[in-house]
Amino acid sequence: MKVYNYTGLSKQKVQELCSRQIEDDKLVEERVAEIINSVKKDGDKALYNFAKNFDKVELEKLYLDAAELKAIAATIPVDAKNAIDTAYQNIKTFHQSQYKVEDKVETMPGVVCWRESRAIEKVGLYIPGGTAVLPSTFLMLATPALIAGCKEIVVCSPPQSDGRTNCYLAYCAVLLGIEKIYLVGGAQAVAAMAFGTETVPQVYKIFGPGNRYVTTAKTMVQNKVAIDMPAGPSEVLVVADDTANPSFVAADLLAQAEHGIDSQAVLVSTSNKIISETLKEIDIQLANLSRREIAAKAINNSYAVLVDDLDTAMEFSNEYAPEHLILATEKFESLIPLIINAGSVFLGNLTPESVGDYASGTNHTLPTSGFAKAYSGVSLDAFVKKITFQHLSPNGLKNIGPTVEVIAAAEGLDAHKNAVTIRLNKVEGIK
Ligand SMILES: NC(=O)c1ccc[n+]([C@@H]2O[C@H](COP(=O)([O-])OP(=O)(O)OC[C@H]3O[C@@H](n4cnc5c(N)ncnc54)[C@H](O)[C@@H]3O)[C@@H](O)[C@H]2O)c1
Ligand SMILES: N[C@H](CO)Cc1c[nH]c[nH+]1
Ligand SMILES: [Zn+2]
Repeated sequence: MKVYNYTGLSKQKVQELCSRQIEDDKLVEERVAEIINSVKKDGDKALYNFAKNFDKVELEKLYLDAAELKAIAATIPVDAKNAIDTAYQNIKTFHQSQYKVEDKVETMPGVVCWRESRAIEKVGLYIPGGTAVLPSTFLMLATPALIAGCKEIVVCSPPQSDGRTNCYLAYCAVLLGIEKIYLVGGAQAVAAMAFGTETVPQVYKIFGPGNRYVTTAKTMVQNKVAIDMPAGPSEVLVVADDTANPSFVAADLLAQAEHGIDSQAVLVSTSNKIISETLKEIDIQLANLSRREIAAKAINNSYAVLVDDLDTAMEFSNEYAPEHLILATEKFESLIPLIINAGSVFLGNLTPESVGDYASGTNHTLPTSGFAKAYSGVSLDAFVKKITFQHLSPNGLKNIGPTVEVIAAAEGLDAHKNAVTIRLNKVEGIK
């Protein structure tokens, strides 16, 4: 991991450090465009072929049904079942709290406006399963979809080498009442949900994280379907001062690094000592990780920045706009107002990022690659549309009518004006 001194960095270098561009981005885009076209053209046939090429499995059918899922789920170890149940309860509690009925507002006498939420009828959930199968993502996506009341929930995840899915994902399906998992991964899953195939239903909005292929596909199908956000390779930025614990910081950096070689783990610290001790700790802890080669590569592509003070650390963090921001300092309270761009924030030295990944209740599907500057993570809101309503009483029409008539005339739109005038004449005639 390279160490930079912020004082010596040009503006351009800071921007470069904050950009997540990878050399072969263009190649990935070309490959994904081919995959999408192939699914559009050949439907299920393309999905079988991609399963063979990418997932190394010859599928007999493209999904597991309720009975198959139930049989696989029955093999889950009891401690895993209990942990998933607990995580599910916390995620459900937090997302249920996001349900709010908005007040009706009288903008002028007799003019009433309000918003109501309606669930998106058909949603597609992508559950990663390439290098690691993520049942936690299943909980994170399906729980708010169910609370919102989405009628059709299509779930895609790459097939495992036996042409099935694992007991954890199957158990989540049973727990959540999801009756099918489509064994489709990668960009082809996104294309299948965007355009539909003989087997995979077309949806209105696609949710879920994934690798570069999945994320690129999501951004490419946006003229056909809505997407939650670009939620690509995981990343974390840790702000640490001399009250931080280097072992904890190293553990948090490695936790995101082990997701994939293109993950980023950034340390921004006011203390040279914390940086050097964290780097030593990373080496020690790496040795015990089963995914040490992946994590080591990601750490190698990551960096640390030495800053003069916590204000500068927050400035850098806002420019980077991390998916996960950890404030590894006892002074975290005073930093909260300085946060402008971040997906999800972990406060103090005893709050590991992993709790948000699994079980605190917050959603782990979060914007990456700097998109936290503009996008929020997945929440209940992402599964609904907010429809606005308005109603005029006769008095309301009289109050607002002239304003609309004048603006419509200014725009030269006579029919707009007339839609008001014709009613005003009637209302005034009644009186
Ligand atoms: N941002 C978030 O909210 C968030 C949350 C969880 C996970 N993640 C990220 O999700 C990612 C999961 O990645 P993964 O790879 O383990 O699983 P994945 O399910 O995203 O991707 C696996 C699929 O990628 C496709 N693929 C692999 N190599 C390919 C190639 N050369 N060409 C075309 N397609 C190819 C295959 O179809 C395979 O089934 C990680 O990067 C992780 O950091 C992000
Ligand atoms: N850290 C990931 C989001 O970037 C979510 C996750 C799932 N499982 C473990 N971690
Ligand atoms: Zn994680």
